[in-house]
Amino acid sequence: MSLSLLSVASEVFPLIKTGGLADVAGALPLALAEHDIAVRTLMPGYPDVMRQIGSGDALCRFDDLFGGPAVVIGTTLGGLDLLVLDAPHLYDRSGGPYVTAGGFDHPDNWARFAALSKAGAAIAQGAIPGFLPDIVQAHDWQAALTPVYLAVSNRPRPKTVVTVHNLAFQGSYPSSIFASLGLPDTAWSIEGVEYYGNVGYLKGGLHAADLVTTVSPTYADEILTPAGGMGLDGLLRGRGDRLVGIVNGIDTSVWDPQTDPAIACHYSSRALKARTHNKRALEGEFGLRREDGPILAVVSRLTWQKGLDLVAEACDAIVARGARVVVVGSGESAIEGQFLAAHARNPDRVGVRIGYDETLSHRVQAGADAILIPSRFEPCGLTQLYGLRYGCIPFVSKVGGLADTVIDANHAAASAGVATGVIFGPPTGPALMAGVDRALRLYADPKGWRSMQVSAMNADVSWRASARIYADLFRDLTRE
Ligand SMILES: Nc1ncnc2c1ncn2[C@@H]1O[C@H](COP(=O)(O)OP(=O)(O)O[C@H]2O[C@H](CO)[C@@H](O)[C@H](O)[C@H]2O)[C@@H](O)[C@H]1O
Repeated sequence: MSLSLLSVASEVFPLIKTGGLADVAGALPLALAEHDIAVRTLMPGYPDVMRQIGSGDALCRFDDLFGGPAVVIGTTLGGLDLLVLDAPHLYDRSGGPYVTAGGFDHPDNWARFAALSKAGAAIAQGAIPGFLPDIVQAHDWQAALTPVYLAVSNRPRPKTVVTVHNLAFQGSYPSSIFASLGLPDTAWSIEGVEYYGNVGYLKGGLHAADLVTTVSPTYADEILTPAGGMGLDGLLRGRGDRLVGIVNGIDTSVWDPQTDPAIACHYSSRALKARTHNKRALEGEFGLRREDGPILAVVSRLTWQKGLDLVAEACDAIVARGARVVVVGSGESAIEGQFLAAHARNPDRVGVRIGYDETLSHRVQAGADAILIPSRFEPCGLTQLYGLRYGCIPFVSKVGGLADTVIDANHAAASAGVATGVIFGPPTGPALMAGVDRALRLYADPKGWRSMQVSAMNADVSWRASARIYADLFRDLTRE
C-alpha cells in the first residue's frame, strides 16, 4: 500500500543546514520512497532557500499568517518534493534560520515557527488541492505545534508523528503569546501547550502526536529518566509504547569516499592506502607538522552538549602524547577561545577553524585518523556515522546513539574483528584521557587499526534498515 507523508522541518539539506536535523530531513524522504512512501517536505522560505528554488508553482495562499500574507510554493530539488512557505514578513531577513546576524534569537521565533506549524496543519487538512497526506511527521520544536493544531481541529486529520532530534531545544515562550497562536482556550492546559506557566511547543506536540519517535533506542530510554528527560520525562513515560527510538542513517551517496568531490583522493576499504593522500592534504590545509602520530579531529557545534570543553582542556596532553588535533566548529565563545589558545600554544600540532564549512568537514573525515565525539548526551549523532563511512575511527562517549552505532574495540570485539571504534565513559576529563591513551595504543598497531577501519567502512550506516522501521511504524499507524 502506498502512503503519502507530509514532513514539516525548519531546515533541510541541501537547501539550508545548521545541524543534523537538516541531514535527516533531507535524506529520510529519499529512503522512504524505496518503501512506497511519498514524502512532501514543508519548510520555511529563508532567503537562501528562495534563491535556490527559483520560481515554482504557487499551490496555496494564506491571507494573514501571523501578520502577513504567505504562499506555499511547490518545487522539486535533488529528488525532494518541496513545499516552501514563502512568508517574507517572517523569513526574509539576514542571519540564520534561528538567529540574527548578531547571533541572537530572532525575537519573533515564536511566530515564525508557529506559522510553519499552522501552515503544516492546514496543508495536512487539504489546503493544497489534490493533496491529503496519510501522515504528518513534525521534526523538533519548530514543527511541533503541527499536531497540536490538528488535534484541536474538528475536521478529519491524518495521523501525526513528532520526531525528537534533541530534547534540549523545546521552544518555550511566555504565556502572553498564547492568545496569538489561534488555539482554543482549552489548549491552555496540561494536555495542551501549557508548560510550567509558559507555552511549550515541543511539550504540546509530544502530548498531541499519535506517535513520538526519537533518533536512537538508547536516547529513547535516556529521556525517560529525570537525568535525561529535560523536564519532559514524566510526559514521555506517560506515552508508553508510543515512544520509539530509531537510529539515523546517512545519505551514502553524499558521503562516499569513492566519489566525494570535496576530497583530494578517492579510496575504499579495499584501497585504504590512498587515504594517506588525504591525511597529507589535511596536514597542509591546517599547517600541521608532518609526523607519524594520528590526527584526532572534531567537527561539531562547540557546546556543552558535545563535551568539547573536555577536548579543549585536554589538547596539550593529547599533543604531548604524539597526536595532533584538528577542530572545525563554532559555538560557545569560551570553547572557541580555549581551542584558539591551544592552537596558539601548539601552532603546528593543533589546527583550528572557527566557523561552519560543509566541504571542509568531508576533507576532515577523509584525512583524520579518528573523530572525537565526547558528548554529554547525544540523541543519535551523525559525525560518527560519517567517520565510520570514511574510515575515520569514531572515538565516542557511551551515551545515546553513539553507544548504539559504534562497536568498542574491547578485547572480545577486537579479537572477533568486529570493532569499529573506541567508546569511553563517563564523559569526564580523566575518562577522556584514558580513552585517548587506549586509542593511541590501538593506533600503534597498524594492522589492528587497519582492520578496525575496514570494519568501520563496512558497517551499514545507510538509511536502509531504519527506513524500513519507519515505514512499518507509519503503516501500522494508518491502520489504527
Ligand atoms: N563547523 C561545522 N562545519 C561543517 N559541518 C558541521 C560543523 N558543525 C557541525 N557540522 C555538521 O552538522 C551535523 C551535526 O549533526 P549531529 O547529528 O552530529 O548533531 P546535531 O546536534 O546538530 O543534531 C541533532 O539532531 C541529529 C539528527 O537527528 C542527531 O543525530 C543529534 O544527536 C542531535 O543532537 C553533521 O552533519 C556535522 O558534520
